[in-house]
Amino acid sequence: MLPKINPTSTEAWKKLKTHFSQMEKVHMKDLFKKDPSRFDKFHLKFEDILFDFSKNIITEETLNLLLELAEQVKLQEAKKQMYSGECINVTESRSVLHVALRNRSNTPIIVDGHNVMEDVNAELAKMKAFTEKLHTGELKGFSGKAIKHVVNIGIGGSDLGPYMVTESLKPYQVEGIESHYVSNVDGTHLLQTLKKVDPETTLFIIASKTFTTQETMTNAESARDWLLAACKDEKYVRNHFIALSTNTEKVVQFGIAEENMFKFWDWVGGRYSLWSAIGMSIACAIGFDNFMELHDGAHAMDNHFLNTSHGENLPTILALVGVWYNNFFEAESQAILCYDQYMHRFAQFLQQGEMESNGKSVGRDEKDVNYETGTIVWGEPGTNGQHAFYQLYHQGTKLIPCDFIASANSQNPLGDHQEKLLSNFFAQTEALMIGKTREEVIAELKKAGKSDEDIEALTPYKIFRGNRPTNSFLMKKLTPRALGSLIALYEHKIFVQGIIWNVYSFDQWGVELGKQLANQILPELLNGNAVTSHDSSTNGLINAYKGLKE
Ligand SMILES: O=P(O)(O)OC[C@H]1O[C@H](O)[C@H](O)[C@@H](O)[C@@H]1O
Repeated sequence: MLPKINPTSTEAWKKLKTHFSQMEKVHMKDLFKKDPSRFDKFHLKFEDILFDFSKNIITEETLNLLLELAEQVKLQEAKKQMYSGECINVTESRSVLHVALRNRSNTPIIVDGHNVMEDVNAELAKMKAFTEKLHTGELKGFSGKAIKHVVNIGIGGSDLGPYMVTESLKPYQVEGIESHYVSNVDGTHLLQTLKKVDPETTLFIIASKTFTTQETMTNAESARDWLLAACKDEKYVRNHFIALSTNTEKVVQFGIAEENMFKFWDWVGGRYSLWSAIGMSIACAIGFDNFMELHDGAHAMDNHFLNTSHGENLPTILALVGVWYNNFFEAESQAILCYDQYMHRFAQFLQQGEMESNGKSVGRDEKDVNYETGTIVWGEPGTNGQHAFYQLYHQGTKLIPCDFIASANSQNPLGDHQEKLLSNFFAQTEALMIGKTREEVIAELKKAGKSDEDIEALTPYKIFRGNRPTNSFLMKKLTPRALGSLIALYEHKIFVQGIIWNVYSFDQWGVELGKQLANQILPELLNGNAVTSHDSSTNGLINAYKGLKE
């Protein structure tokens, strides 16, 4: 059983509060001036990933207190429980074993007396055989042509992870295979995608843990109708549809044969499932060997997370620094800024990972929490974001800690593009930290020949207070292995924060109510009667919709 400790009741938390009252007056610029070895002290390396956390409003004392907090909430015990398959997803009575999915060492992991590695390996072997058939052209559509288009239909964890990875690893795309992702129940998403593919050469992957998700099932049915309109015979559905799910019964009911189903298990959370059969679209896109490289990278990070002391542990430090801002500085959000165009969906992937996992307000002790939990996560790739919302980072009233992520080597070297991209990364983290003083602004304006009057009027607007925290991740290159490690790093960061905030990170009851109400409203939209059963706003909206509908 996971520890049930209200973090605010720990000694470390109390000390952190006192320490914070000193630290809120500190400017990072002074910390850097005082200690020339600050970078040496506050950076870690993991394989080809450098993690620089020196541009944070922390000292060694802060870090030590945060590490005490990790001890006092019994982080190491909690980790061991997850890795050994204990039922830590209590509200759903499940183990949490995404680490088993990528357990490349193949050490046994026993759940209910059964070694789950046997199931994991069998399913991976089935995926390998299938992707090989696809890549050798053996997989044929109804007219005998080789399959070329792969359309993943899924939503949430059955879309965000696979889509993010496929996009991030585009340079590894198998020649001749085109990948597509459909998630939204808005018919536009499916129809726009179908315009790009051809029924004779398209494989639909229906990805859904439950196989009951409204959006996915609706898109899957429409895709099947589209295929049948072309092939005119149900018997061909088997050539064009496979399912990734935990729910055999529903898959068979939909008309997909069991042999065309790739299984995973209830101990895989949707937002942690890209490593399971849910990653089939990734393996189709980049090949099974590269999919395994992704696993290798994650497994290496899993070992690091489990076996390295808290103070040297990348996910743990990242999580602790996040807690420092969330709970002491009261920062409400956290930006993910990838200076890598291929990673353009990384922030959205983490949005689900972080917000669905730790957006909870009841503790593991069944009581309402009396402190902040899950952070709001958002972001856009750099440099685009710089020209849109960084203004608020630099001069707004809110503190927004940012994670900057980039690779030293571009997958597409082109003139000095990479140097320009990275000069912006480094400059932004420097500017956010150092700021610009009144004296510096005045000197600059004087140099530009401005009058004293202009200088007085303009100066306040040109000052940057600085002291805005950033973490920097610099990878050698965005390879499948490095990406696997990076994803696992963030997954474990989420775990650590969930343990500290004393919440259950692996359920998501908060998504249910909206689904239930949508199911009640759907039939009301399909008839012509005026609706009166809801509050006046909901009635008003539904009835206005009915009036507007052509
Ligand atoms: O994979 P599925 O069962 O279709 O679920 C898809 C998604 O929908 C749910 O509403 C949950 O919020 C997500 O955690 C999940 O990833």
